[in-house]
Amino acid sequence: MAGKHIVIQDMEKVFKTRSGDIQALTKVNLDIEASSFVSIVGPSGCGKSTLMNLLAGLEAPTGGTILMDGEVVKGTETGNAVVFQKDVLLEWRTVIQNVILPLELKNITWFDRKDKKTNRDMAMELLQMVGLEGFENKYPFEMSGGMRQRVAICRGLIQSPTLLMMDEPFGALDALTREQMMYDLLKIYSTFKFTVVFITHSIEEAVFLSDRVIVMSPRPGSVLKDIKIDLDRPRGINSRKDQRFIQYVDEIRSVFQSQGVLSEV
Ligand SMILES: Nc1ncnc2c1ncn2[C@@H]1O[C@H](COP(=O)(O)OP(=O)(O)OP(=O)(O)O)[C@@H](O)[C@H]1O
Repeated sequence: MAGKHIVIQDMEKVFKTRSGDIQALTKVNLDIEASSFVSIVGPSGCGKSTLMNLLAGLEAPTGGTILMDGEVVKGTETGNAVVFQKDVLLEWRTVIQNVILPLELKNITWFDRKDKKTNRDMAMELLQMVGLEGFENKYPFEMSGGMRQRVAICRGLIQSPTLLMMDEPFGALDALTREQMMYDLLKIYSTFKFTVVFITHSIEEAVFLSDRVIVMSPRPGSVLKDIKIDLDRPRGINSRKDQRFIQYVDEIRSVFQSQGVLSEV
């Protein structure tokens, strides 16, 4: 299954508030190739989450357009899955019931599927893939932060997305779990080959995962730098030792320094 091709043209977003207008994004132009992995990094408040909400059709731009496979985005679309920093699992449903939820909401059953797999079979396959086999009947409160986020990812994947959008998905996790989640995500990406738009504060995470890293300016956010990451796949622990990995991280850090976003005391 191929991923979505996204074209963002002169996109603007202004929020009207009681204390005046807030220009969150200005003149954002991006062409995201189908099935590529693109990360967006930028200082706090530069409009990353706003950009994702616009892509997901949860908000409308106040200027410009977003095209997905040539069609203007007018609202939420099938084929899009979103994973947030907070996993927003339903505490009263078991793990497997949480994963199946999007299919239930859309009334999708085995009958609608060519391979006639049940929703439960689909969920079990995904849970197995992320190492959660045996936990399907647990409740979210019985799981660690990393496990919960894996469940949230499975809940996204069960919709067979062609675009997976992730907003700081590992931001609340400890460093080791976060690193493991990156390896897991790359495995998932190589299996499904959908388009991924990944928002993060971590320069290393962005370089490690992506085909391209988009560096955004401070608010109003726009594309400051678009860096192609030329590192071989599959990537693993050793990729971080690659001289090019270190150079990309340095390059992005320098962009932030030049913007005054990072400075030494
Ligand atoms: N619904 C809203 N109403 C008014 N202003 C908003 C709204 N949503 C976001 N903003 C403002 O738009 C700007 C961009 O916010 P956004 O959350 O997209 O930034 P961000 O880059 O994701 O930040 P962070 O990295 O801290 O999560 C901020 O100044 C924020 O206060």
